[in-house]
Amino acid sequence: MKINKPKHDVNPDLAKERLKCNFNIEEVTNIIDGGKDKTVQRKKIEDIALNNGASLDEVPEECLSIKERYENAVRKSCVYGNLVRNEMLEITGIENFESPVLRRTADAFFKDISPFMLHLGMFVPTLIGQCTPEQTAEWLPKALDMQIIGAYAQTELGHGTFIRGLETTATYNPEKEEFVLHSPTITSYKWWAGGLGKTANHCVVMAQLYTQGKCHGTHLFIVKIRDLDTHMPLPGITVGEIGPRMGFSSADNGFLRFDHFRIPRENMLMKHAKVEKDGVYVKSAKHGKLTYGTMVFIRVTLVSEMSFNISKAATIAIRYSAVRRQTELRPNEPEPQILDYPTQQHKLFICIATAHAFQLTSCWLWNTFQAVLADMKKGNVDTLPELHALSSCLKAVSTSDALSHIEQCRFACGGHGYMLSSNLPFIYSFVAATRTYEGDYTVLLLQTARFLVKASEQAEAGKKLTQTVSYLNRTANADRLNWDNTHEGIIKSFQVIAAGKIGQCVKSIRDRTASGMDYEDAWLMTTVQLVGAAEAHCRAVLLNTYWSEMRKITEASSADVKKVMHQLAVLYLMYWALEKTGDLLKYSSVSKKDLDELQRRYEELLAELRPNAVGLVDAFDLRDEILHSSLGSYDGRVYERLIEEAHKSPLNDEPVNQSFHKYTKPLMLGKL
Ligand SMILES: CCCCCCCCCCCCCCCCCCCCCC(=O)SCCNC(=O)CCNC(=O)[C@H](O)C(C)(C)COP(=O)(O)OP(=O)(O)OC[C@H]1O[C@@H](n2cnc3c(N)ncnc32)[C@H](O)[C@@H]1OP(=O)(O)O
Ligand SMILES: Cc1cc2nc3c(=O)[nH]c(=O)nc-3n(C[C@H](O)[C@H](O)[C@H](O)COP(=O)(O)OP(=O)(O)OC[C@H]3O[C@@H](n4cnc5c(N)ncnc54)[C@H](O)[C@@H]3O)c2cc1C
Repeated sequence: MKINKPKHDVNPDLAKERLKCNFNIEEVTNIIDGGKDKTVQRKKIEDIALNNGASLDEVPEECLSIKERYENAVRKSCVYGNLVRNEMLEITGIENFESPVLRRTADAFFKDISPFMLHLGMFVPTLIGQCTPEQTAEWLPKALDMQIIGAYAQTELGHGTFIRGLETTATYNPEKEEFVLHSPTITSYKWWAGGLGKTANHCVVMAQLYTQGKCHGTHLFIVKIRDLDTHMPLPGITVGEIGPRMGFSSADNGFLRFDHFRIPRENMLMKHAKVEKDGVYVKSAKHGKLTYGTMVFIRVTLVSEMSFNISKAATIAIRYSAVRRQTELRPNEPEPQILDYPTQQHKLFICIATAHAFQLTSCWLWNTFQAVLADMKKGNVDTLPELHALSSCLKAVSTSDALSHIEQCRFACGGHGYMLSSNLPFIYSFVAATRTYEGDYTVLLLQTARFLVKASEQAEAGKKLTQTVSYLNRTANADRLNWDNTHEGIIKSFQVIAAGKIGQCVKSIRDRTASGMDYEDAWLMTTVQLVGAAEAHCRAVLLNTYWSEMRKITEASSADVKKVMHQLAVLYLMYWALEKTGDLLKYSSVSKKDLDELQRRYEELLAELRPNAVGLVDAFDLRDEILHSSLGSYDGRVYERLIEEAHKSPLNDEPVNQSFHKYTKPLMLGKL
């Protein structure tokens, strides 16, 4: 594989690590990309970005003011957007406008985030999923060609989670064949939508639909909010930016208020329901929640997004750990590379394994999603509840795990990991938002729990369950599993833990209702357990999927690649078994001796993976221009880069800052 040649000599420790690697890195890269041809395609697209000015910021983004950051991000988004529409989509195919390759390439332009991300990320998918064919023909080409720029305005100041509680109204007027959009209260301000504040001229709006005096619940509308020529907000629209936040600092998350703002009837997105000219409401959807489709789609894509973010953090932390030496182990011996510490390996190797686990699971989930879409096209919505349950828990757990692993990567880099130039704080704050947006962690696990409780009751009644919960059929009446110290045994024990926890939830709810509580209160009192049960189910799905997909995908691999991929998957199983020893003790016959043995094997596995650590992150094939890290570059020039970055600080532009003469000196002289 052609590695982009570093401009400088590679740090000797890092160079030695690469010599130790005993598997074919390119083969693993191909596996991650989904095939050799996909790797070639990705590199071609990355070349387009890198040859067209990506990564060329004279002043680092973080040293700019809020306005400058935004303006710089818009400038780069336009360069990038133009490349996407003119060159990149030709390679991926226009139907793959959300390809992970485009997402990954965007990082070569933006350390933080593009204000246009939600245009491609949510506006376009909503048009695809929610429009009639006529509406698609009207809006989609303009959106893909970026003649219009959109946002997704659902969340309000008062409600994010509870969509049914949204307050924005869309009231139909049959005389004028128009909807009147209105924000009746302060809490009905649209709030948070990415790109809405300053960038977008259109947005999709979720509002309560009123026609013929009746509310029909939330529906989606496409709304032009700014003049296309002057970009001024249209009369009846108040729009702006919500202010600085933890991350997302180069984007313009927005607020929006409607004052009796009129839109044509045709701007209601009518694939699943419509309002006739005379105001009659007609619902065509076979499932009540199809207007939530974009959210399901994004939850599905976020699992792969998490894999990408963990792989970035792991690459930075592992390369840095090979370069960094710290603490004398024995007198007069060189200080070891910090990567030699098993505690460091414990923090980091699980990140590599998790990136693979999420990547393989995301491909599997994507295929499941496509199969459900195909069913729905044929009018069958029976598979949707399982997809909703699955995408909800996988979104929740993958974002939450990614966040904690990325934080471990930062810890693993000590003080230098705290520097923005390491890129770890950017990755962390970007991923921190994913745990909340597109459905909060707890809320989504409770959605999965609803499905699991029903499934458990069906299993109890002897009904055959669908694939992802079929383990409940086998384990419904099992009390404690006989511990079996094999890989399949560990996976089975996680299924038994999940079944046990779900069963316990069902029992708690029944006990509470039997003692006089109504069902809603009994459910509410059980929610702490329900969240735990849904998480356990998700762990069982992740472990099982990673293990089986890894075996499938490496069937034709070389022996060395097979071995190292197998080691990573075993590490993942063991890591989680050791994390959940309390549950194992509760739901299986595992003994202290078995757990000690598992711990010993885990520690041996860390040592076995150690020589391949750098090779494994090299296999993620993240070019320096995408990684943006002083600590994680391919050449390992960590200290030189930290100094170069320090010199870029605007505070070093002059030897004495004016504040000395203005404030400090008068203080020193007692003249303040
Ligand atoms: C051009 C240059 C480009 C440059 C850039 C280049 C970039 C390159 C490319 C770009 C890459 C992009 C990367 C991604 C970026 C993404 C960023 C995203 C940002 C963030 C966006 C957001 O953040 S956007 C708002 C999301 N906001 C939520 O996420 C609210 C959660 N809140 C709920 O989602 C509902 O509120 C909640 C709880 C379900 C209750 O809903 P509810 O009250 O209506 O329903 P109930 O609870 O009563 O449930 C009643 C029954 O409905 C069932 N059910 C519920 N939902 C269902 C469903 N969806 N499908 C099926 N069934 C469903 C349920 O299971 C029950 O079933 P059953 O009755 O059988 O038990
Ligand atoms: C960076 C970022 C970008 C965003 N972009 C967009 C966008 O483009 N478009 C858009 O429409 N929205 C966007 N959002 C909004 C996002 O979707 C919401 O913030 C998210 O859905 C959570 O809703 P909330 O803020 O109302 O939190 P809340 O629901 O108020 O959550 C607060 C707490 O209450 C708990 N809670 C709430 N309900 C329940 C319940 N039923 N049971 C138990 N606990 C509960 C939660 O677990 C949480 O701990 C964005 C948010 C962020 C942070």
